[in-house]
Amino acid sequence: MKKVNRSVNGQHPSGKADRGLQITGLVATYGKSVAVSSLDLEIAGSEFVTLLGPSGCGKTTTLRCVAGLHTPTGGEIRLGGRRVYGDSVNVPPNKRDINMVFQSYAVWPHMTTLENVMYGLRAQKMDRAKARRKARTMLELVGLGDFEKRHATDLSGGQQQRVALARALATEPGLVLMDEPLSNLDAQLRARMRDEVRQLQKSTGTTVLYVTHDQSEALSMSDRVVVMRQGVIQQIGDPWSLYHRPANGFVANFVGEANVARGTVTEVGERTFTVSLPSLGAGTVFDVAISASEQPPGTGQAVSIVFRPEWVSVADDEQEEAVSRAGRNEVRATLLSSEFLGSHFERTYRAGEHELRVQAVTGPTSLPRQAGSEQILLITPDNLTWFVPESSAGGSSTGGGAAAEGIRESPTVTMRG
Ligand SMILES: Nc1ncnc2c1ncn2[C@@H]1O[C@H](COP(=O)(O)OP(=O)(O)OP(=O)(O)O)[C@@H](O)[C@H]1O
Repeated sequence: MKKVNRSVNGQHPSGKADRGLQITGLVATYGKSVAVSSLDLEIAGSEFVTLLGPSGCGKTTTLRCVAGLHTPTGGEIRLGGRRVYGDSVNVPPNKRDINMVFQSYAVWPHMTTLENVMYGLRAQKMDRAKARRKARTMLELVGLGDFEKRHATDLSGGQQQRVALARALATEPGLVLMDEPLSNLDAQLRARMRDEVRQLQKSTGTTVLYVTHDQSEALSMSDRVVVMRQGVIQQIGDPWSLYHRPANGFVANFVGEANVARGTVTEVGERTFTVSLPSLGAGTVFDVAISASEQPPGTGQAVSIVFRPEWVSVADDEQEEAVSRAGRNEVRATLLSSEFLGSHFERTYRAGEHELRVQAVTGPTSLPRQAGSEQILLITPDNLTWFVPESSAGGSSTGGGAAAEGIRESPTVTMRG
């Protein structure tokens, strides 16, 4: 395989654009139906970026366009600074300096493990002895040093996928595309392989574009995650930002579980703003912390408030009297159901117009709560995040520090203790 000229035009903010991928205005269609709509994405060299989204949102199509296996309708793709698609250029797949790892292991059955890994190196005209050494090093890296003489199909699913990984990384391509590579493995092995793939990627410095619909996989493996819906990017951010600062209701609910309630800002202070949330019950008022990195909303602005099930605590009997005097950051709720899962209860409450999900951690002396009982849920200002709901995004002069719906890049996040 011919080596790619790595000189660069467009610079990535990290300064590593010469080894990365730049996708600009990518549009992909099947007949009249649009699978990917005006997608912009920049990946730095050695970065691990994941496309995450529900089935049919356009993840695989994006990957196939980058690989050269599907011809886009518009846009530009640059790899290592070199245009591989766009402006009448359409470099064929085998000349793009890209390797792929698929869900199906796709190892060559007639070859041994070692031959599988050597294949790409030999195709690059590397001499046999050097290719063998390199392939052995890669097999060691994926923990298959003792299996080099085995036929690849005489290996377990997890081992075959390790061969596929070693083969994809051995030639040191500019980019490795991985399409749900772990989804055929059982749950335990999948969890272990997440870590192995990530370590392998880091140790080799490979640039990876990964596809999954599994949010835990995306959060645990990636430097950055791109959340997609119906061919459109909803948010790009590091895993922490996506979870703690979702840009809209879709991201809040696709990346983890979320309670989302809409309200109106009544007051803006230096460290907190106050929001009235009558849909959670008459008189419900939350103070919401303003993090250093965000611009607060304006008074009178509509905002959607987000809180995760594990950010809520349930007042015990002693607390109840005190909190009901305070009146803020509390929700009066009726317990609908409670499921004991060992480490915690998964509970559903009714509060005003909402059904709220709550994870309640308990101890040996906790008393079980009965369905139908009234309780007070507490959510501290630090455990609330927000976004500008779609219907009011753009209509406000103040904008949102938490990304407004439709805004794609996550702001830098200040970790809240
Ligand atoms: N060969 C094809 N012909 C026609 N439509 C297609 C084809 N491949 C994909 N599509 C459509 O394009 C859209 C995006 O599909 P794509 O496979 O990219 O989604 P995905 O996010 O990878 O989904 P999954 O997680 O199920 O693999 C879907 O609506 C799908 O039905």
